[in-house]
Amino acid sequence: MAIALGGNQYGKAEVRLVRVDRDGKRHRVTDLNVSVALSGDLTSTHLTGDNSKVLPTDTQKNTVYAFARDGVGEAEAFGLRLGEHFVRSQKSIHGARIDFEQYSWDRIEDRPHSFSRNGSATRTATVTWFEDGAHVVSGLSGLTVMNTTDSEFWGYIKDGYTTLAETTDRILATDVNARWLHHTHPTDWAESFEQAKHDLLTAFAETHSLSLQQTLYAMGQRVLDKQPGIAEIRLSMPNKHHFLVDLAPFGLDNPNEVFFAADRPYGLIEGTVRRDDLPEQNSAW
Ligand SMILES: O=c1[nH]c(=O)c2[nH]c(=O)[nH]c2[nH]1
Repeated sequence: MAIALGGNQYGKAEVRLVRVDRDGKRHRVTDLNVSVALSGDLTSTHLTGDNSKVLPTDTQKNTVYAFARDGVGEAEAFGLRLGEHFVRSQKSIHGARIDFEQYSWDRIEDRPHSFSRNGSATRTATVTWFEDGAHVVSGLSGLTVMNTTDSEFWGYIKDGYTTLAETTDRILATDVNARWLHHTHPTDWAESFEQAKHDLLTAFAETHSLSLQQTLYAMGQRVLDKQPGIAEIRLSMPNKHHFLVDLAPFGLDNPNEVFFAADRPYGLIEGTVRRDDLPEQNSAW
């Protein structure tokens, strides 16, 4: 029985690219998941391990980031630029398929550098009855937000294992997971929820952040300030790291524009903000 190599392609899948366009103070964000698949004269690597016709997937990833330095624009146009490059620059590559998933971000109330990811949040509620009364906990999960500036992180402990560089300008992005306990019941639950969501969003946008911990506290404080009937709020917020891509090996600078959006590991920042003139609530909720 004769055995032969059939159809094949290879490439870097799911290159998470965030590009921030900083024309003046009003930023724009392009958030893409880019997958490259190349095909062509690739028999030798499969049959003998001769890699002389293989453009490494690592190079493909770097190409995506380097091309983003000149701007991304629409995914279709970016894909045409990339595809033409791979096919025209490499003799062994005869085809390039570039797939895009694009995440859309809405401005938080027309602010210049604060965004929330379209349709990301789920509203939650938990009601518990005890013999001495009911507990109502409202909340939301997965409210994805990003500030493209006004975030710093420095002055932290450095020990023998620290490599993180201090920064005075980074992207701050998180999924807000929040639950808040009502000690009096609002007349309109929906209105109370919308108010809390608004307060979380605007406090996130308005806080010049020195740490996600500080932002978390400011968000919780804002919700309690605006609704006296809320006793306590618990927040759990992953720090969705966006790493500036080093484009220097390709002769390019990167003035805070092209980022790798890592999905894991992530910092997980959690905390409770409470009224200290009320009895401590049981921790069951
Ligand atoms: O806002 C932050 N808080 C941290 O505790 C932390 N740790 C880290 O590595 N980056 C950050 N960022």
